[in-house]
Amino acid sequence: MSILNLRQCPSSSLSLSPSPPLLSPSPSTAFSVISNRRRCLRLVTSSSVSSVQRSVANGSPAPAVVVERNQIRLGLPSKGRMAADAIDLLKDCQLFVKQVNPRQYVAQIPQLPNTEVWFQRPKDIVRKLLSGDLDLGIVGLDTLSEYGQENEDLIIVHEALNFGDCHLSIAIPNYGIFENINSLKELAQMPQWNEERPLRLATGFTYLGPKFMKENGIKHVTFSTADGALEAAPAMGIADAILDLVSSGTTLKENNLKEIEGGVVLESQAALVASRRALTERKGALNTVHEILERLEAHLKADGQFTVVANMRGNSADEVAERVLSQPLLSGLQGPTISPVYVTKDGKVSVDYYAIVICVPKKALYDSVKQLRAVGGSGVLVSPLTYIFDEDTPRWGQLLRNLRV
Ligand SMILES: Nc1ncnc2c1ncn2[C@@H]1O[C@H](COP(=O)(O)OP(=O)(O)OP(=O)(O)O)[C@@H](O)[C@H]1O
Ligand SMILES: O=P(O)(O)OC[C@H]1O[C@H](OP(=O)(O)OP(=O)(O)O)[C@H](O)[C@@H]1O
Ligand SMILES: [Mg+2]
Repeated sequence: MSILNLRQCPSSSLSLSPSPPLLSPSPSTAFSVISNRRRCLRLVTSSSVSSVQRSVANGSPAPAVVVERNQIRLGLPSKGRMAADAIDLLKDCQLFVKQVNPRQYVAQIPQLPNTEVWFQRPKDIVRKLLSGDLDLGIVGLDTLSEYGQENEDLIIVHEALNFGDCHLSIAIPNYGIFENINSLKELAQMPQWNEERPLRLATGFTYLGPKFMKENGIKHVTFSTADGALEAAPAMGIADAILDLVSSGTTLKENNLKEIEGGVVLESQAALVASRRALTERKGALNTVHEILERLEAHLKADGQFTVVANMRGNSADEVAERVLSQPLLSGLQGPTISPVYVTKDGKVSVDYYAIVICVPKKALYDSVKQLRAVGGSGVLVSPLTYIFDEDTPRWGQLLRNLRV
């Protein structure tokens, strides 16, 4: 059975790409394709061919028009491990989401008066961006890829919000016939798999899973799906392997499963996503996304850095600068700021020391301090940085190029 991938299904235009054959995401539902008078292809269930469905499994068509409304809508995860982190990140950017109680699904951000927050499940955020019911959203790249299915209406505005890190990966048992199998290639070449007895893979990623296997030339494979606790499937005899999200690796370990070389489908973390249509057609949406992006970039850039202040004996600012710049970790963002430290000696004002100020990556702090000391730095003060606002953000330029505005 082959399924076409429905990318967009507006009433006036058709953007449809033939896609690889995919599995039927719901085991009980078989899909077929029909077309209507406008040549707009839609998927229907074979059990109820008369009831045309607007959406595909793990995906959704884009709307024909941008619905008239005054507010820009930002979708945030309503629950799960991304929910609190998304709100905390916005808070760190001085964007305070005012949610009266956790069961209220709409909230305001007073700093962005033209914007409403809507709390939704991550997969519904992607679906609603596509349907035009949301304009912006914060979701994991995994969810975006699975439910967005490369739809051109979805634009990644910021791809690395620094939380929700995980990867989507194939895992197999570390016992039995898989004991000595350590790569996707070895897994594919096992003599056990053939047309009658394919490799059975359990996954919730019913779009990305088949696509990945096809791209890797693995033919003898079938898929099953479940909503959670997939790691139990091999031990239960339901599947040979699984494709699921991994972060700490604990769940795999506790279920005697292992990852394999070449088995990572994608790396994921939280991202800010927008609907292209909303950005180009909805009044105010582009300004809002610019402001959110500037705040995010300023915060996230600063988050990885410390400000380091140190004193250094020297004859002139130039001479101190030469010493500082001889060390690879001490050049700061643009270069060190060097200012004279004035002291009174014998009733006279003189300069023996210079204060240097630099930003250093948090990870390189201790090495930077060692380098500072090596060139005569003393009295080193370290403090966190809150924001770094650059002239403009590279991602903003990228977004404008992408939108061609
Ligand atoms: N260890 C992890 N397992 C699953 N998701 C993770 C993990 N670490 C980070 N994430 C990110 O969190 C997102 C949401 O995961 P979560 O399990 O909280 O919600 P959900 O899967 O949408 O809800 P549910 O599992 O109830 O359907 C994932 O799509 C992924 O981007
Ligand atoms: O590598 P780890 O840190 O162990 O995390 C990975 C596990 O976390 C997720 O499950 P979740 O907690 O969402 O439960 P679920 O299976 O019910 O979705 C994911 O589906 C894995 O099972
Ligand atoms: Mg989950």
